[in-house]
Amino acid sequence: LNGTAVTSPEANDLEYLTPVTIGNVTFHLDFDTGSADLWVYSDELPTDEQTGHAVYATTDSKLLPGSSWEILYGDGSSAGGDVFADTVVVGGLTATMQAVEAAATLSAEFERDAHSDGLLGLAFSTLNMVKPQKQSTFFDNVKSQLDLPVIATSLKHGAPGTYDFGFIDENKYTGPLTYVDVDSSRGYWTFTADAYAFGDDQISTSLTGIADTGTTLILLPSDTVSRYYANVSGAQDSPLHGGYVFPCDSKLTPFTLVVAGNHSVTVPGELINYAPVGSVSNLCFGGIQAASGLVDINIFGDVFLKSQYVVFDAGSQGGPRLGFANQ
Ligand SMILES: N[C@H]1[C@H](O)[C@@H](Sc2ccccc2)[C@@H]2OC[C@H]1O2
Repeated sequence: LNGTAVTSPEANDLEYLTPVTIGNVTFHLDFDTGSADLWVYSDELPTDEQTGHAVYATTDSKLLPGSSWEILYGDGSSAGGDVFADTVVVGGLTATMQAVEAAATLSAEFERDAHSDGLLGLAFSTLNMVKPQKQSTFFDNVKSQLDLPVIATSLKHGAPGTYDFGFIDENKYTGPLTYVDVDSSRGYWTFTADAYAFGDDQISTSLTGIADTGTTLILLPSDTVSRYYANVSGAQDSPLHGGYVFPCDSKLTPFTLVVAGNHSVTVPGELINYAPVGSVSNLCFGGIQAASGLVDINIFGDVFLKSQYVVFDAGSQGGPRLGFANQ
């Protein structure tokens, strides 16, 4: 059995939300290949933090005795609470004894997130934060039902896309799928590009980072980012806006990763014009920004993933790997 779930972008493609049914309640969760916990807003939160969200009724649920979770994300946000076992359905696929992590505390970033009802982690289960015993991700729990141990993402700019589980949909991409090995030793979908380019400016340095559906932008080393925006007239690193901005009518340089020898994976410039900074100025915020101090790895987030149909292959032909094809 395979499955497909539709995922829809919030404003400015800030995050993509996907319906998940837990018990008999449907939650809209942020699928996150950069973490490995499935957590939801719950009745253990302060009432005002529950407002506007689907809420997990812990009092009707099967507690995992003695288990708790606490997670700190790359953007400094955090959440924590206790753990239940429940039936979780995504895109027609069912995990009957899925660890559902009920949020009892949320940091300000989540309190401000009016739309997401929680996260569904799709990184490797070694990254799960439940103590005393790590729990399996939804993907690991349904993997045995799937034709192939794969998740394939089709995230789009300003339009619904899909998460395919167990199969690769040839109708969703053009040209070949290019695969690159994944190093899952830190629990992320980590891969290395042998080189990269900003338009015609070829840079023969390798670039290692993670494919992360839960990060909005592309986050790279600060000197690399300043080199990118040197090509964009009028671009400036603005403390006021928290990163590089430029005139919205700028023609942005494409960003290309060279993987698996000589295959180019290119993000068109249009996708790197992330969004206007506000309604009055004609400045736009860049889709490539510097990774903050907290993050010690490059992150290929949604701005990157939107250009590709991406196959997160947990081992259909040996080790874990990522497949990229234009969409
Ligand atoms: N993998 C990512 C994760 O999904 C988000 S968690 C999140 C926080 C606030 C609002 C929405 C989501 C956070 O930013 C980067 C990294 O950590």
